[in-house]
Amino acid sequence: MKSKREIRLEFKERRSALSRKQIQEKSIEIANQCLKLDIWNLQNYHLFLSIEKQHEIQTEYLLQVLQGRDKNLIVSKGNFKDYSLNHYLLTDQTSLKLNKYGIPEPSGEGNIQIQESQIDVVFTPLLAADLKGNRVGYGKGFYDRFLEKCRPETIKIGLNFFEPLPDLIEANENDQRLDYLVTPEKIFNF
Ligand SMILES: Nc1nc2c(c(=O)[nH]1)N(C=O)[C@@H](CNc1ccc(C(=O)N[C@@H](CCC(=O)O)C(=O)O)cc1)CN2
Ligand SMILES: Nc1ncnc2c1ncn2[C@@H]1O[C@H](COP(=O)(O)OP(=O)(O)OP(=O)(O)O)[C@@H](O)[C@H]1O
Repeated sequence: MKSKREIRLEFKERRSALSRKQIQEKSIEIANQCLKLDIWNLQNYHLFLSIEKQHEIQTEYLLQVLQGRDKNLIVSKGNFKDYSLNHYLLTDQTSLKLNKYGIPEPSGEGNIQIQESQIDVVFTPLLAADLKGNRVGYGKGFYDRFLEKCRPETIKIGLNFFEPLPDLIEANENDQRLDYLVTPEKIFNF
């Protein structure tokens, strides 16, 4: 079994080998794959905003799909002292600012805060997933803490450029499993 550390290194390298053009094409394919999911009768969708320098999936295409369907969009602001996230409605009024890790986050006053219990679907960032829906992120546990506060029926969807690892990822008691992994070619249902 590979350690989470080894998996992180391997997938960071695989991501950094992708060109801007590949990232864009694959991100569009991922947004198109998401259209096939049976999730479109809900209201409140949480989306991560991409860290470009880390070669993450560009979520702007999925964002356009969600906006086109008049869904409520929710984005987070991270607290890097306790690795928690606060969630806010994304509206025309929301100004976004890059934090020191390159994550676009809502800034300023007047943002409408949303509770985890209100969220119907969460699109999660990750470095790698396995065939059981375990995920590995950057290793601060932000999403494990967030997802455990959601309702049990909240749909958790990982997005990745790469297919799941055939070997299981070492999971601990805090790890929250995904319901789906969407890749440019395929949807995995766990
Ligand atoms: N777009 C996006 N937003 C997200 C996440 C994510 O993975 N992607 N997170 C998911 O949990 C949380 C942020 N998690 C983070 C955890 C660690 C570091 C960090 O230590 N960055 C360092 C080194 C990066 C590295 O190479 O590992 C840096 O930028 O200097 C940044 C973000 C919340 N928001
Ligand atoms: N619900 C939780 N409560 C307290 N600590 C937690 C919780 N979830 C995770 N942690 C801690 O956070 C740290 C990182 O967890 P892990 O390695 O699973 O992160 P990850 O899933 O890769 O990262 P991320 O969720 O940020 O994408 C671990 O030390 C873990 O014990």
